[in-house]
Formats: sequence, structure tokens, C-alpha cells
Amino acid sequence: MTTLALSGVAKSFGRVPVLRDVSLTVPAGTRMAVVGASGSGKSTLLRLIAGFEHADEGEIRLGDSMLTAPGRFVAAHRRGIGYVAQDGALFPHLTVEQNLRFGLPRRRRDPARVQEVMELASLDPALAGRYPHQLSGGQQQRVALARALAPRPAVILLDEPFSALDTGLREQTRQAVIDALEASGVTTVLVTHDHDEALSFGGQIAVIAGGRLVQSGPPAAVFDNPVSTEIAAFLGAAIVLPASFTGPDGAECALGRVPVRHDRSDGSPGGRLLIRPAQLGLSPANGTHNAVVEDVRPRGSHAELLLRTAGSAQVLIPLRVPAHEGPEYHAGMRVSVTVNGGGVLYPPD
Ligand SMILES: Nc1ncnc2c1ncn2[C@@H]1O[C@H](COP(=O)(O)OP(=O)(O)OP(=O)(O)O)[C@@H](O)[C@H]1O
Repeated sequence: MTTLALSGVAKSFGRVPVLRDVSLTVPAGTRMAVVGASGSGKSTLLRLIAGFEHADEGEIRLGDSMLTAPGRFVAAHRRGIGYVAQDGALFPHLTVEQNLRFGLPRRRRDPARVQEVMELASLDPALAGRYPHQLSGGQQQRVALARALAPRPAVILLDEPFSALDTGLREQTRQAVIDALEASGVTTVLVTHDHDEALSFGGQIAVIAGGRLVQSGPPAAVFDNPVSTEIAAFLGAAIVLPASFTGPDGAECALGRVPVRHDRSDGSPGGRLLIRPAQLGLSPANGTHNAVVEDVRPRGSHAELLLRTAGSAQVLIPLRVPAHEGPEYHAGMRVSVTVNGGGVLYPPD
């Protein structure tokens, strides 16, 4: 188990800067999910760690060895790093077993290790003789992971390994991959544009935007207290309401006075309050109301409601209720919305 550390890493293609001053540490044996929009520089970051690209500035260190630094560059095949591409990149003319053996240095092509990594990746031994086209997408990705794990690398890099799979298979494959990584204790970096995938990968999450690392930490902490409303919205459904800061523990917004869980404001009297839809409670108004139903859309398992806050700001709030509660609401109805757990306060726009 080895710690991976990047410090001040920068990369441009021609004159276009793609990564700027990226520093992050993945402690030995832990997982990090790097998440960002398309084109934010995630794959480039992984390729720099793998040694497929040269950095313009900064250092990449694996334990005590310096992989990349000004005047130093360790070749990809000498880094002890395993790489799993989006499509798995298995050799189509080799069986599963031959693909796995290929991942091992010639002198260590030991059948016991092949069996061991198949088990680690929850692959049925009966699949050993099949060719990649005879496997499901999820099985192919697990073979790709097993092949990368076979030579016992210090680090595994996963580049959007689940993006080609459909939803059910994706979750199942993701869990099998997490279990295999956990059991092998390898230091891992995953890159993805899918916030749910990043938040549920475990370990730490690092958010990258415009080539910069904007926030990192345990997934629950980053989700709970994002550095900006943009990052908040990138990580999941977000409601942002104009607010006036009324005291050390409460902000006044269209839904009433809401406790401030984290204060990221600049001390100005106005601000914006972030709340997650899951924090909202809804009931038909009995007396006072703070919102009006604008639309109700049945969606099978649930109903989507669109609310317009009462008062001058008139913010639209999308909200889900269980399917059986949908018929209780109709357009024009006055409702009472309560906020559980407080919000995060940001400076005004
Ligand atoms: N070899 C290259 N030459 C020139 N530009 C490149 C090269 N590789 C990547 N880029 C550019 O760098 C930027 C970041 O690309 P990168 O693939 O790292 O982003 P990403 O976040 O992984 O995106 P996606 O999620 O779409 O794969 C993009 O604008 C891309 O066009």
C-alpha cells in the first residue's frame, strides 16, 4: 500500500491550459473519486499519473519514489500503476484467462494468481475460457480490473469504467469493483462525470472544474458543505433561495427562518441559502402558507411537484412526493413547506 501525492501539477495542450496547480493526496490503501464536467481535465490528470503524458509543472510522487518532477520522468511501465480504461480494453483474440495472464510479468504467470484475481473480482471460474465478446459489459469491466490487479500494482487508476454500462448493471459492477479494491487494499483513483458514482465510491471525493481542484474531502462533508452553489448543484439537486442573515444561527428566506448549518457568506446582510430537496417537508396549508403548487406531474414511482414560493422573491422549487401522495396536491393549492436540518449560507450573487 502506497500513498499517491500530486503537488502543483499543471498541463497545457499547445496554448490551452487543461490543468492548473493541482495538488492532492490519496493516502495508502484508500480510494479517491475525481469528479468534474466533461472537458474539465479528469482524464488528463489520470494520464499524467499513469505516465502516458508529461506534466509541464509540479510533482507526482508514489510513496518514496518521485515519478514526475522537473527533469525527472519515470516511464509508464515502470510506475507500478494499473490502468482500467472506459471500455476495459481487453484483447479480443485472447480468452479471459489469457487476458489475465497477459497482465503478469512472464516469470510470474502463475495460474494460482489468475484464479485469485478472478475470485477477487467476483468472476465465475467458468468464464476463464470465454472470449471478451462472450461476456456482458459488467463482466468485461471486472476482467479488466482483475487484469490490472494481477501484478499487484501500488495504484489502480479507473477512467470512467462504468459509463458504458446500463443503470442496473452499473450499480452491481460498481459494488463488485469496490469490494475487489477494498479486499486488495490498493490505492485507487477513479475519474467520473457522474456525481452519484463519485459520492458513493468511498474514501474521498475531489471536484475538478476548469482544470482546477476546487474542493476535496470525505463525500458526505463535501456534499454537506460545498464551496459554492455551482459545486452544490453539480453534486446533486439544489435549491438556492435569496436570504437575509438574521443572526448567528438563522437566515430569513421565502420558506421562513432557517438555521444556518455552514456560513460561507462574506458578512454582507443579504445572501443565498442552499437547501437540498430531501430536507423539505410538505403539507397542505392549514392557515398560513409559504408556497403555492404550480404543477403536479405523476412519474410512476413518485410525483414531481413544482412549487412557487409566496412573497416577493417567487422562487420555483421542484420537489418529489411518494406516488400515493400526488393526488393530494393540485395546481393553485396553497401549501406549507418546512425545512429540516438547516442550510448553507453563501454571499449574494
Ligand atoms: N492530446 C490532446 N491534445 C490536445 N487537447 C487535448 C488532448 N487531450 C485532451 N485535450 C483537451 O483537454 C481538455 C480536457 O480533456 P480531458 O479528456 O482531460 O477532460 P475530461 O474531464 O476527462 O473530459 P470527458 O469527461 O469528456 O472525458 C479538453 O478540452 C480536451 O479537448
